[in-house]
Amino acid sequence: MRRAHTVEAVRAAEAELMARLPEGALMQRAAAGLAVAGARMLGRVYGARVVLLVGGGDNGGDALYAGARLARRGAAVRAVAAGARIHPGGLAALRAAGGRTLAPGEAAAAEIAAADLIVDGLVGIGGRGGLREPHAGLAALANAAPGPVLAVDLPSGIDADTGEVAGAAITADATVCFGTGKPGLFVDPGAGHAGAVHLVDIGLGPELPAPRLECLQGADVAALLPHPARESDKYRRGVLGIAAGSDAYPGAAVLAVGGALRTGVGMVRYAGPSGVCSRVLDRWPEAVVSASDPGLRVAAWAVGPGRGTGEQSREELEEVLETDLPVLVDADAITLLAEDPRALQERSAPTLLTPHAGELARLLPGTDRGTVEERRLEHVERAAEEYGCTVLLKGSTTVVAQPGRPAAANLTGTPLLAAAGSGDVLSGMAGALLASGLRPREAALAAAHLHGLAARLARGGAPVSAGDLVEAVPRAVAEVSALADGSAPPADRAGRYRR
Ligand SMILES: NC(=O)C1=CN([C@@H]2O[C@H](COP(=O)(O)OP(=O)(O)OC[C@H]3O[C@@H](n4cnc5c(N)ncnc54)[C@H](O)[C@@H]3O)[C@@H](O)[C@H]2O)[C@@H](O)CC1
Ligand SMILES: [K+]
Repeated sequence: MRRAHTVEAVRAAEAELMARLPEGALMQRAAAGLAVAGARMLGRVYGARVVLLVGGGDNGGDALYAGARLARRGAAVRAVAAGARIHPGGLAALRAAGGRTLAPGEAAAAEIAAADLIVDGLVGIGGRGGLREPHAGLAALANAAPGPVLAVDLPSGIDADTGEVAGAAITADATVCFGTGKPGLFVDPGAGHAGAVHLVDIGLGPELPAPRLECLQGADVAALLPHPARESDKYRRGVLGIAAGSDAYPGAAVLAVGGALRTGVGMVRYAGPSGVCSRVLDRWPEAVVSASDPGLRVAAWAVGPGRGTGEQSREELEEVLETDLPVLVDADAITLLAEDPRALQERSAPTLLTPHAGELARLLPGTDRGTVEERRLEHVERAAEEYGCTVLLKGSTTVVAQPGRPAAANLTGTPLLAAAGSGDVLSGMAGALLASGLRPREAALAAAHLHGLAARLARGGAPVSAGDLVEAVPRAVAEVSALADGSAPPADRAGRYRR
């Protein structure tokens, strides 16, 4: 599990820890970890050209001390000072190690363009809003340079707590963060600027409160997945009812049923129009189909994809929500709920909503898709609070909120998932896990993880269709399950998760 804390929590924990340690000890720990990461990115340190972008705060101090360490190993280190005053101790250390400083300007631009490594120490958790000058100009030069960029604690210009990017910002190849993750490193748009995120332990752990954000990794998901036991039968493994698809959109039914079956569930009962039933049966003879009937004996329902927003769909949704079974509400059913949320307000059984940004905006009057995408965490949490249930917000970063629990972000997401029908598959997958007995938050997170992994595995990184995704789900389940017993991950896994 990766954890992320707010700036406020990090500052408080640092203050506790610093009170017990000699002055400067934390910064030395940070700089040591940073220098190791820089050396790894360089491969060969001796003779390498390293440029430090140094702001006026402690983030710049980290960069300077790390630069001094690299200079002592033979790198030619240049610090570009953004502002008149930079960390005096760090500056002295760099100079003592043979490093030099320059002011922003043509010479600095040429150094940045020629660097083998650029270290972004412009701002860290003390940054507020989009970068001002000269920081913004330096960030643009770094982003345009051919050399890789290593961000100190977080890419300058992204909001540590939210991932919002208000203006100019560094786009890093890797980020070394200190003590704990910052939410903005794992939630887009900030996450898209962070590259591979490495955590350096500076001893903050015992001082930290509950995280602001959690990110499940493969082994965490493996621990959640249900494993059929010897005494299992199809009913005990769970029966998922799926009310998806319509004569206009039969594919949604076929994909949701496929997603559920491939994830693993005792049985899928599909309920829908007879024409769609035969399409489902043609593709998935193992499904049991019948006309729409919320009274079917199932353990959980998944409702909405491709279902339409007509009167019949509304009645069906209300009847399903009246049951005391776990229900996943997606797509058209979310649109119906946004129009009239009463059925949800009266409900106490486990409920999972899986909107994309546009659907979430419908649930939160006064917002729009763009605002939701800029501040995903805030909006998914608002929806979870207002509707009193678990909400999974799909998109460039999938985030999950449940009242009373830390928000969670999925790490396996990939733009490959931006394909028609991919959400229908996710509905089936999360529905299957709900029917297997997982709680909504865990079902949502496990499904999102497997969904992203399936997209990556389906065609080796080439574009995937929703059908490809369904076929790759068992490989994703197998790969994750192999982590459950602590067995070694496949050799190629290390580079697979960028964050
Ligand atoms: N406090 C600690 O114990 C530790 C802190 N560490 C480092 O210290 C950092 C925090 O240091 P600071 O609190 O000094 O803050 P920062 O260094 O993150 O930023 C403060 C500086 O940035 C400027 N600034 C803020 N927003 C700006 C913007 N939009 N455009 C241009 N300039 C802007 C401020 O005027 C100030 O000079 C952490 O991110 C981490 O890198 C590490 O050394 C580990 C230990
Ligand atoms: K930084």
